[in-house]
Parts: sequence; structure tokens; C-alpha cells
Amino acid sequence: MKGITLITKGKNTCEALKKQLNDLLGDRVKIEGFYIDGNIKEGIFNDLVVISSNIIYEHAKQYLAHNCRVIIARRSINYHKIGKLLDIPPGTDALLVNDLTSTALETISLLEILGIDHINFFPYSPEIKDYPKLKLAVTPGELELVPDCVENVIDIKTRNIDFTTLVEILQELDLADKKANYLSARYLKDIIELIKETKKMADVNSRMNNQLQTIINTVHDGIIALDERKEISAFNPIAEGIFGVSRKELIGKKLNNVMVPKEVISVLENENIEKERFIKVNNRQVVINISPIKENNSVVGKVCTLKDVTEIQRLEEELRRKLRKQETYARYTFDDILGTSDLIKNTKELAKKISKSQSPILIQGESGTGKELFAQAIHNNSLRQRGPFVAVNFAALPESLLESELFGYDEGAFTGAKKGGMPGLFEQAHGGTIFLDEIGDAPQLFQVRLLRVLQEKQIRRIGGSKVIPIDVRVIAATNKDLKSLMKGGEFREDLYYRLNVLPLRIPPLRERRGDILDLAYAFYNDHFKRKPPMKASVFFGAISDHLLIYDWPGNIRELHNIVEYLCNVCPDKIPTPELLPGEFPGILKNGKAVYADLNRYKLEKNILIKIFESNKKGKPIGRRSISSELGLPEGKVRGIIEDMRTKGYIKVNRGKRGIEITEKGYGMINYYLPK
Ligand SMILES: Nc1ncnc2c1ncn2[C@@H]1O[C@H](COP(=O)(O)OP(=O)(O)OP(=O)(O)O)[C@@H](O)[C@H]1O
Repeated sequence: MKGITLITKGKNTCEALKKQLNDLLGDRVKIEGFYIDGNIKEGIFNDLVVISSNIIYEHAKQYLAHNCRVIIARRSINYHKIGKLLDIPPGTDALLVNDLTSTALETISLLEILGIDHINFFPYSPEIKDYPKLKLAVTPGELELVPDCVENVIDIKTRNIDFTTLVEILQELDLADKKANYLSARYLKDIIELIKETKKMADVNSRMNNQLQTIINTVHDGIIALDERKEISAFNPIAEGIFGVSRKELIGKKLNNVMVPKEVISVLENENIEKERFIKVNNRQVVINISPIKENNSVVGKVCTLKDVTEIQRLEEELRRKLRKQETYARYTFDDILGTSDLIKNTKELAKKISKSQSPILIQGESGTGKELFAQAIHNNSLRQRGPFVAVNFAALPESLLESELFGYDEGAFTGAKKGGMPGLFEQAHGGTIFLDEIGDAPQLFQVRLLRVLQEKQIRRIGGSKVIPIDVRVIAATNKDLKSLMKGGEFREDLYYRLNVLPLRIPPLRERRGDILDLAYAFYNDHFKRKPPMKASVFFGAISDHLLIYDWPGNIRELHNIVEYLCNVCPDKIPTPELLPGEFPGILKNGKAVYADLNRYKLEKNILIKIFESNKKGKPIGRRSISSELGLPEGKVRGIIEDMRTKGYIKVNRGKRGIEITEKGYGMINYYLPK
């Protein structure tokens, strides 16, 4: 899982923005927050660092590891929270309370841009000692900073990270897929809510109407609002651009008396449910969304938003370009797959054998276990090694692009189709291997098409009539349990069996703990281009127990990230356990120790060493002798022995032979007792 570190000045903003990011990305990105006034620490490093403003960046710089990717957030007022400000009589004095004078001033000017210019704002922050003792204050979520003189506070809530920054974040993390559209829909929803909220007031008060219009004008999508008499009450500049009609000619007019295409009128008149439709306006494709305004269960108006598809196409084009830039060769070979555990050695052996076949392979394994690495190594060890290796990631590719990306299209297949057409990824992989990553995310309808291609070994480009034979070897991979997806009807059984001809399971890191330090050492040496400031075993000396006991949900990718992090945070010092990011067992976190796991691990280690030493001397050892030699209660020893037996570290024999250490157990001993 990728990660974002958010940095703000105060705790409130940090929590609010963290929630915003979590709501949006929580299922795919791990988000942690630090604030300058409290929990900030040195050596911050992550896939991406998001900082709440330019000013905060100046304060935060010193805490960042040197090669962090940083985005400074642009922030927007919470549209549906400012309705309350429209009630305040013109000319009223109010303090605008924020954590810094500069952010208070910034909020005042943002409000002014939105048309809230009828209130005389005085900036207030704890830095300002001399301020007018006013009774009214407005604050973006900083309630505890409001000074005592104030009797009435309007909280317009923390300023959110704005739409453009969110898109930038998605792009930085390579997640700019379906989420981008979903984002703009959510953002518009806020505005629609505001229109609904203030509509009643706006009817009686023309000042509010103007302000509302200003807000609508700042939006990047077309907006049309209708009242219950089906008269147009709002029409913003983007809508003007789409329809080529000026607002003045429309406001207050009935729909059917104006120059709006018939199709739009019929949608606006007849649709009362929230729905998305495509219509053509002046030769442009437009997505139109209708949202009814209800009062006491009857519809009293509608808000319609319009998005010019050219913009969506532009976003898609960008994504296509990114995809096209990807390499069509495989970099890695089996020599790049590190690890000396039996499990990984056996997996490599099996992979080498199946690489020589032409049948499809299905690689299953948790995220970050090395599925793509194996796919590349298999290709490079196959008879197709001179052919291309083309990777397709179903989780990153929006559904709308799948067909054209995989099968290609002919000239004129759709508006925007390139002259001469475009070959799809299947064609590009001809003579080589196609790697279908995250196949569990392939949409159902697409699964049918994929199956047909695999069966018939030929494709037809979109809009094309020619059938093109293709010779590709398919390697699919997934971290999902395809069997349970099949039970739930989300994955087609016929496709599963077509792909699962040669199954390959990549074991998670926690099943081969013997590899953890090998990998950590290799990543450490790689970081310093094989000229590390100290020996890897010395560098990891104080934390190796912690690394060995951790369960590694993100597997090798997570281990790699942590080693990178440590190399950045303390390049020439030995890292202490407290420096480990995240939830490592046995480390003091927020003053609370999670010692239980580490103690248990240490007992396990001591017991395994005892067994190893006895075995070496040829002396039988049993539960009772262990408990007396180590001074531990027999019950406890029994539990630990049972655990180690299930993990495969030991064999418990009946009678004289007693407990014996297994090959896997020896793997662990190598790390417990460095040579
Ligand atoms: N055995 C290994 N030796 C060295 N590096 C490894 C090994 N396994 C994985 N890696 C590294 O770990 C990272 C993740 O590997 P990879 O992308 O192949 O995993 P994945 O299983 O395909 O992940 P996901 O399911 O998230 O797509 C890569 O940087 C890869 O080089």
C-alpha cells in the first residue's frame, strides 16, 4: 500500500484534512498526519508528503528526508458551510480567526473571491496581541483559538484540500483512474448542496442571489438551476460557453422559450432522478447530471451540472500517454529474486520449470510479494525471451479505456481516435508475453472478451473489420482470492480455469522469515550502491529482532520502503527501534509499550537455541528439561513448542528422540546466532 504523510500547523486541521484524504483514498493509501505544534518528528519520509500551505512548508522543511516528493496543498472554502455567512447583515464587523495571521488573511481573501464581501473582517491569530474586541467571529475550524471577548462564533469548518490538488495527488501516486471522475462528482455535490440550502433564502433576498451566483461562477463545470416554475434561476459562465448563449438572455425565462437544444430541455423537464447522461451540444459531447431540489417530498426545482467531455478526454489522453511510455521489455531475471529460504527456492524452481511451457500461468500472492518480478523472470527464462513483455494493470486502467488499450482501434472508430488507428497491447505483445496484473479487478463484461481472445488467439480492433491473429503467452496475477470472487459471481469460472493452467503461489514474507534480513541487507547495500558506510549486519543490529517478528502485511515492498526510510533518516548511524515507522511490536509508541509480542518472541528464540544446542551435542531434549533449564513454567513452554511446531521450526518426536530442529528452524538459527 502506498503512503501519504500530511503535515499541518495544528492538530484540528491535521485531523480534518486527514479525514478528507482518508474518505477519498483510505482504501488504497495509508495516510498519517503530523502537526508542527505537536507530534512532528525528524526524518519524515513517504511516497508523498502533502503540506497544508506554503507557510507551513517553510516550517516543515527541516523535518523532511532529503528526497521526499512534496505537494503543497491549495485549499478551498467549504462551499456548503458558508451559507451561514449570507445571513449576517451587511457592514457587520467580525474577527476572522485562524492559526496564523497569514492564513487568516488568506481565508478573508478567499471569502471575498466567493462574494462574501459584506462583512468587515479583522484578521485574528494568537500572534496578534492588539485586535478589536468584537462579539462575532468566523473561523475555519479553529474554535479553541477564538478570544474570550467573542460571544457568537460561526464555524465554517476547516478549508478542504481543493479539487486540483487532489487530482495532482492521484497523479503523483499513479491512482488517477476512476477516482478522478468520482472526485469531481463529489466536489460538485457540495456546491449543489449549497444551492439547495440557500435557495429558499435566495428567493427573498437578491443580495444572496448575487453571492450565490458568484460562487456558482467559480466552479469549473456548467451549472443551470431551475425553480418550480421551470424558470432558469442560475446559469454560470461555463454553461454560457457550452451553449453559446449569454446568461442575461436566460435568467428568469421559461425553459422552452430559450435557445437551448431540445434534447437538453427534454432531459431537464423530464428527469427527476440523479442520473448521468451524454448529450451532444453544438458538436461537443457533454455529460449532464440532474439533481432535483426537494421540499417536503415534492420537487421544487432542479440543478443541472454539465461537464465538457473534451476535458475528460484530455485526462484520459494523459493517462494513455503515461501507459504508452511504459517499457515493453522485462528487466528482471531469476537472479534478481533474492532469498535463501526453502520456500522461495522451491517457488523459483517451479517457476523456472513452467517458464519453458507455452501455457498460461496464474500467479497468486499477497500485495508486494514479487508477482511482477516473477512474471518478468519467467519471460526472460522462456523461449519468448527475445519477444516483448507487456504489462497491463487492471486496477489502474479505467474501464472506459480497457477495450481500446488492449485491443486497439482503427482510424475513425470514435471521436478523438488517432489517424491511422492504434495497435492495442495484445498486438504489441505479439511474439512475447502479456502480463495481466490484478486480473481480479477486470470488469465482468471485459472478462468475456478476454476469454474469447484467449480461446481464439485473435483480436479485432475497435471499429475495425480485420481479424488479427496474435501469438502471446499470458501470465496473469492477482492478490485477490479468485475462488471466493467466483463464488460471489464476480469472476467468471471459465476464465479462471483458462488462466489457472499453471498455478504459481508466491509465499508472503511472514511464511519465510529466514529471508527478512537477507533482503534487508541487500536493499541496504543497494541503496549505497554497494559502498555502505557500515556493514549491513551492524546497521540492523538494534532492530533485527523487530524486523524478524513483524508480520509484513505489505511484504517485500514494505520491507524495501522501510530500509529506504532508515537509510534516509540515519544514513551513518545505527537506527534504534523507536525510529521504525508504523506499528512494530515491542516498541514504545505514544508512551505505551506493546511488549507482549516481543517477550514471546524472545522466549521462542531462547527455546529454539536450546533445542539447537542439544541437537548439536546429540543430547535428547524435551519440554520438561527446557522448562527447568530456562526456569520457565511448563505450561508456557508447551504453548511455545506447539507454536513453533505449527510454524515448522521443530519436530516433536515421541519417546527418547525428543524435540528436533527442522531445516526451517535452522534458517532462523542463522539469524539468532550470527556466524
Ligand atoms: N524476492 C525478491 N527479491 C528482491 N526484491 C523483491 C523480491 N520480491 C519482491 N521484490 C521487490 O519488491 C517490490 C514489489 O514487487 P512486485 O511489484 O513484483 O510485487 P507484486 O506482488 O507484483 O505487488 P502488487 O500485488 O502490489 O502488484 C519490487 O520492488 C520488487 O523488486
